[in-house]
Amino acid sequence: MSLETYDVVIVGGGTSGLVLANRLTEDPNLQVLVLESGNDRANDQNTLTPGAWPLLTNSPNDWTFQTVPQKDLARQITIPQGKALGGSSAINSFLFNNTSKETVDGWKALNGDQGWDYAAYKKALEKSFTLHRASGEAEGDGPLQLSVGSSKGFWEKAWVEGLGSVGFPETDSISYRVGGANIAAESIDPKTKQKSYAASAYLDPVRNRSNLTVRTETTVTKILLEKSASGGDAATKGVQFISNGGDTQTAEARKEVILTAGAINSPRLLELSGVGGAKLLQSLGIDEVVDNPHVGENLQNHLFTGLVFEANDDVDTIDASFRQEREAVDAAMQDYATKGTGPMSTSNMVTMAQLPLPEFHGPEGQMRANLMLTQAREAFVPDASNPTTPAFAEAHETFVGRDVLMNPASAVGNYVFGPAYAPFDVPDDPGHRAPGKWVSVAIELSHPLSRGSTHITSAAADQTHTSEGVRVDCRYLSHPLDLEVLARQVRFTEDVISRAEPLRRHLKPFAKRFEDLEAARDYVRRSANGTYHYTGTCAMMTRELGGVVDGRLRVYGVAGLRVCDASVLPIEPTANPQAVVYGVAELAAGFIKEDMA
Ligand SMILES: Cc1cc2nc3c(=O)[nH]c(=O)nc-3n(C[C@H](O)[C@H](O)[C@H](O)COP(=O)(O)OP(=O)(O)OC[C@H]3O[C@@H](n4cnc5c(N)ncnc54)[C@H](O)[C@@H]3O)c2cc1C
Repeated sequence: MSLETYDVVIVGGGTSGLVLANRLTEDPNLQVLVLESGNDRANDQNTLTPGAWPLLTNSPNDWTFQTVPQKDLARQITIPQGKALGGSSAINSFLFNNTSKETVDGWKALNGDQGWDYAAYKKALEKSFTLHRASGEAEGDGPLQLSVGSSKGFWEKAWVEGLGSVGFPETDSISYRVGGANIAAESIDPKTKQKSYAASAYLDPVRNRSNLTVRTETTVTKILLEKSASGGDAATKGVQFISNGGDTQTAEARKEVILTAGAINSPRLLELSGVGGAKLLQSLGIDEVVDNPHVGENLQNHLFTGLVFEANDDVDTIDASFRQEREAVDAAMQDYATKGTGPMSTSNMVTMAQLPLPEFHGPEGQMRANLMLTQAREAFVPDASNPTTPAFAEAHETFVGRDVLMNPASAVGNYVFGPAYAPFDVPDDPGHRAPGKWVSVAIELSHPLSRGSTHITSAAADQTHTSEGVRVDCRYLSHPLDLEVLARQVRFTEDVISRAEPLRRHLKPFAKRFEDLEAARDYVRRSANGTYHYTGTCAMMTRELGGVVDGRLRVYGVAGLRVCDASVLPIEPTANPQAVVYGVAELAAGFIKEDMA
């Protein structure tokens, strides 16, 4: 067992971990160690080529967790999480959207008002990127390179003008005014046409700093904590890890250990180290350091479904390349190699919208929403083993009811349009492709109320580099409001598409399938699936509400230990979360430096 000593040990060289590594080592007096379970993909073409991102899930660069069978969806759902330098930013589909101001205000209220106002968050977010507009103009000078296309292409124009024609004018995905369609930014460097992600943006420029040590293929198995003899906070001593399957080693942290292992692995490491529900720890023979049953609870994720519409024969879609037809694939590769354009140069999901549900606005709409909320509340059957505090459950419902559903300036759903068939109605076969030409609209529930959990099932250190030894239950649709809202979003989407011009005229005539709400509910139950936006499992809330970390991301009951990653977000962001994760890490880097000065 060798012993190394650093000021700060960062556990997980992922999205948040590398932001912190970069910012903390700006101070030459801080010696920082980053330990990352995965390997370095800096020269891997599948990592760097934007359109290749689907090849990265279910690969050695993915932890590939699974949920337990989901009662209300009658199946298991896979949970990809990046396992590489850059973490999930190394395998994600790189859409970059801000969240609503209401969400950040919601976090602030839940953490007792500790410095999380929207202006501070937005300033931190803006520090993370340089945005390259289609016009060639660049805004900002942050490390992450973002490209945003124009709304002038055939389908982009059809989507943006189509939504405009039914009352949702175009917005900007970064400034994030809710209401209409937008062309989302992607973390792609316009100069190289390659993916810009935490490793290339935040690590590569500082790899040579003498105060930064990064170890890959190194899995932390435990945080070393020491209980206080006087009953005060425990102390953090360092971490225990296994490198390349070798012997167990330790590293000592003079100042802090910061967990940035992601929404499943951060709570897992807390529990393995004795911070968790006493009953669980006892059952696994783990010495209890802090009894906090909220560790690993409050797991949230955007549930989604979607609709497909058949396109006219005389328009172009990218179905052939999605079906992997030889000629189309060759053309896509050629376009990317020679011009940096075509389906390989993008996620193919940039045509987006974050939309309210107008049926809940105005006095009558609000009455409808209130009635639906009351009915859902009455029908909600809490899981007896779920420790959610009544105060947080109520605050969460109030946020979704008052700040989201009834607020015309807030988004109920995140929508992604694409000119190809997506297999929403065959969720068990994501590779399924239909013949012909199609457009698809993915429909995400922005702010779910269903809260799941992730907990360890074993104390065995030799499982920590795998997906074994952890039980993830998202409890999708366990809160009845989620089904009600998502079913209404399905109806709303079909109605919007049936009226949106010029989009509508590029589609074959279709009969509405979801005028009957029960048909929409049934469709949601059959087709809904999880996105890859896991949050909430080490929630930043007051201890009374059921928090795991405070507003400065310090773990309750332990000195010198923080969590800073997607797991601290107590309420799910409105749309794709990576922008928020970068913004939160930038904000945290500022106050962590202050606290350590
Ligand atoms: C397939 C996919 C597609 C996505 N698409 C989008 C998108 O288009 N837009 C968007 O905004 N968001 C997207 N997301 C979500 C977004 O990427 C994540 O929310 C975000 O990157 C999470 O950052 P994080 O810092 O919390 O964790 P991560 O970036 O996942 O970092 C955690 C790191 O910790 C490491 N680690 C874990 N346990 C240990 C251990 N015990 N020891 C050492 N290291 C450990 C992991 O290997 C990983 O590198 C997607 C996610 C996935 C998986």
